[in-house]
Amino acid sequence: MTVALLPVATAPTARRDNTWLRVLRRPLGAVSLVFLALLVLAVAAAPLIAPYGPLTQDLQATFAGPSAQHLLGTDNLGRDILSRLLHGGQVSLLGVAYAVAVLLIGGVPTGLVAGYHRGRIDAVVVRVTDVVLAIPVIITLLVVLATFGQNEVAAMITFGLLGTPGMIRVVRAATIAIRADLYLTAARVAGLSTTQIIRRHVLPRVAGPIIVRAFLFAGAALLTESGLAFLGLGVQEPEPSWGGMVASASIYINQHPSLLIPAGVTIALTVLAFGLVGDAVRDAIGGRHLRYAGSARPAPHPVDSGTDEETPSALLSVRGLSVGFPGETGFTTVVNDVSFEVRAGETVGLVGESGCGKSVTARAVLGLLASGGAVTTGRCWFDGEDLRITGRNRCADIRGSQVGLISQEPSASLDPNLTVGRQLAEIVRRHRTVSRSQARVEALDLLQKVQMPEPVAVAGRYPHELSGGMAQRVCIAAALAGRPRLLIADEPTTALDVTVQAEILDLLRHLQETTGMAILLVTHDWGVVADLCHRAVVMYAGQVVESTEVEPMFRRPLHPYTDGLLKSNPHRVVVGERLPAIAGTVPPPHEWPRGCHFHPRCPLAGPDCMETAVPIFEPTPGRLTRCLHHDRLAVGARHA
Ligand SMILES: Nc1ncnc2c1ncn2[C@@H]1O[C@H](COP(=O)(O)OP(=O)(O)OP(=O)(O)O)[C@@H](O)[C@H]1O
Repeated sequence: MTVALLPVATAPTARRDNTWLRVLRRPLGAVSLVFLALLVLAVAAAPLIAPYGPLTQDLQATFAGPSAQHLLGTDNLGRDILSRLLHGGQVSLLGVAYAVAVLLIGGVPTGLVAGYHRGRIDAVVVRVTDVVLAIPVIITLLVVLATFGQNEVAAMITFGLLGTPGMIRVVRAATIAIRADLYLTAARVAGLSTTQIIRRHVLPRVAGPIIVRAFLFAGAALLTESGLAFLGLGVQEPEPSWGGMVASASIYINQHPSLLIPAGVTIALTVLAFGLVGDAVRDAIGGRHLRYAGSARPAPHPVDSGTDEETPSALLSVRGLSVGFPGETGFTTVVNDVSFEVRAGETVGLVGESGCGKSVTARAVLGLLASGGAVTTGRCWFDGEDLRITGRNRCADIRGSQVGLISQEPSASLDPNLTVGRQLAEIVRRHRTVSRSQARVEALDLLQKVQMPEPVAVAGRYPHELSGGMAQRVCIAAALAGRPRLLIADEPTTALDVTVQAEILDLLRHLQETTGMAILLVTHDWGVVADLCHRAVVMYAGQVVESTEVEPMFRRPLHPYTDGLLKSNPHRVVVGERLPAIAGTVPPPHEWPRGCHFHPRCPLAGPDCMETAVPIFEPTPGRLTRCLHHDRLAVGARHA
């Protein structure tokens, strides 16, 4: 599924290293984090460790400098500054905590849902955040304080609310950047619910930007809280707060300027520490969470196609499927009027050059089209049930249980944060009500089923510790967890070396023979088709051009494209002989020619091929072709 992955997918890197440990390894980050931790502890323990009460006055000792009795001196009423700082910190830091809590509660779930689902929810969230961002913060806070009788909690909750659009944008962008990653698709295919996927697979990946944003926002919240207190809003004298202490000290700035130092420096250092911890977290996680994807939206326009009834004996029946994507030249149809079926227990190869629409067809059936993609026409039945693929594809309900998927990038299909055993156990528990320990046992069974060497050791490993072949075995094990009746395998051996390819193909054949499941195999490799498939469906430029059983197709293809592909099959190479190739390349969807899509490359093309679209027809029972001149293809041409 090359194209579907292009916008944002990069192989997730393994992340075993703890972010906080990496923050602590940075001197500034470590100092700031320790400073904040000590500050919070000291402020929380103020009633226990403060030498005096925050309101205790000693009018004999006003404006006293630092001494053994008053480590930071006293203020204009002889109150101990250290004690007031510790008690005042409770007010100030609690205000910050309220604001950050609201920011996280309001911003994180909204950003996750918008970024993960996109579509209408996302559009609404983006509009609302735009509106909230336009609200002037200070004026709103003044109104809230006036309305709620100088209630600082109300002010800081409002400040948190006004900050949520920023958090939503950060979380949404980070989620969009990873939502197309293969392991999320794999989790969807495995049948995990949206909530489970977001909680277990998306949230840990976007936690870095969330932490950074929260710390930077905490600094801003402290400055705002102090600013309000300085203006005499919020907490009122004689109750201590850091901003209020600065305000009181500023009255005596000419006579006792040093009075400003304790509260002023505390505020400055705390804001600085929040910022430095945020920076350290950002440095520790690097920029890898901040990849962005485009935001194309579907604007479907229908393409004429027939949607016959399902084939009664088929497990999967696809009729008249057309799929499009928005692009620079408007909404473009990339799969046009595709029909085929897969019967129970058989392997069907979906064959064609790169860009012919094989992966989009498979994804459309699974209801996993990339953002913006839409099924414009067509129907699809699974075991007699209409999947309603033009609407909310019902395949989502049976993915993982009845239908499994394995892709061409096994390593990217696994969550880098979880061990193999945990991922498999999670999928098992999704499909069956079993205890955690039973799920672990079943995970090991699955690894044995896919003939994994040393299954117990492999279960404890992370995806980056596996070879490509082992990762593909794990993906197959994951696909088998729900005991599917149909396995869709999208170029499952493309990323593997030749010997491992053979092993994986052997494994698929073995699994099919032992479980009886059907396989839809997306491939461009005729060797794989000859080796594994009962029937082949050949696609060219978005259309099915031929479909039949493999043996007669190899013996006598009924479409010049199939004929050309078979002749150029590298498996037929003879040393010293030039391998024939089909002239030209597959045209991109917006350049499909009128009439037969293949005619510019076709040796048999006549004027009739260039006029009107060529329908698919059945020259002999069970053999379908989209060629007007198939009878001119050489009889008896054996390609196997
Ligand atoms: N997300 C997308 N947005 C726009 N166009 C897309 C998208 N995904 C696929 N396409 C287009 O759909 C067409 C078919 O792509 P598809 O991936 O199905 O081809 P394929 O036959 O599977 O090739 P490959 O083996 O290289 O993946 C291509 O022209 C491709 O550019």
